[in-house]
Amino acid sequence: MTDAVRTHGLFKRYGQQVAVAGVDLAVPAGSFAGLVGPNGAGKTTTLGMITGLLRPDGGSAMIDGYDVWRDPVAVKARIGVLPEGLRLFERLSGRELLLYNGRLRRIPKADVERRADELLAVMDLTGAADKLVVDYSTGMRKKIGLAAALLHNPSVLFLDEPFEGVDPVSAATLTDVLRRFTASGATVIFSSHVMDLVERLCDWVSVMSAGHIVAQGPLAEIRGARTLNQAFLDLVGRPDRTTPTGLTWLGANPKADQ
Ligand SMILES: Nc1ncnc2c1ncn2[C@@H]1O[C@H](COP(=O)(O)OP(=O)(O)OP(=O)(O)O)[C@@H](O)[C@H]1O
Repeated sequence: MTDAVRTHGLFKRYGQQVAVAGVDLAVPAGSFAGLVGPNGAGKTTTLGMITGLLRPDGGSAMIDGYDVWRDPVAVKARIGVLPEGLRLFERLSGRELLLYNGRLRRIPKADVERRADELLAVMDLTGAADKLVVDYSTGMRKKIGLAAALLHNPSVLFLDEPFEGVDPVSAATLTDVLRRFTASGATVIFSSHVMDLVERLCDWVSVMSAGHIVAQGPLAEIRGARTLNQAFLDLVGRPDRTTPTGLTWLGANPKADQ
């Protein structure tokens, strides 16, 4: 099977801190893939290096067989990105944002207008199409960001925490769009802390911990007979919580005011 994404020894440090310690990520084409890991595991840093937003200190990243850092134009034509802490052009309306993105991607004007209208409708944003992005809610921002990332019909879509701050109705809309996208043979890679969601959506999982990939493969294989949440806790090693330490002052306690 062809890999949509393949990295070899991807490495990044910030001063003394090694954020990504030699990551070999592999995601087969057509997957709905989840990148999971505890806080600080290196997911955002890894996604940044794979999408050309952050220069690696070592290693390589390939998308559809193209090297991200040697052939950036070919790669950027093939990917869509919804980054963490998404920065949008706040003073454009949702529709203007999509039209502007389409112009940047050199999509013919008539096609951009048609695609923008369809994406706004699917994302349930038609009524807010002429409102400035600065006035959008968190969920609306995620949806317009996803619409902008899909406009040029990428073959691989990267999403950093796409469901964070999104209500269940909008989450269902995002899910439908992403499912349709992967059903057509495209690839989605998203980072998340919500194991239930990853278990429900993904057919491929990569688990990161402390800058390394600690497990990677088809969801059923990683999960085994456990829930994904239990597999995650087993893989990343939950600290022993059986012996209570500290926090003796917390909670209803007669000595609380001392
Ligand atoms: N710009 C930066 N400067 C210094 N250290 C950084 C920077 N960005 C990330 N790091 C460090 O690199 C490590 C990996 O961070 P990263 O944001 O990639 O993790 P993450 O898995 O995405 O975490 P989370 O799930 O909390 O979003 C962390 O220890 C973090 O403190």
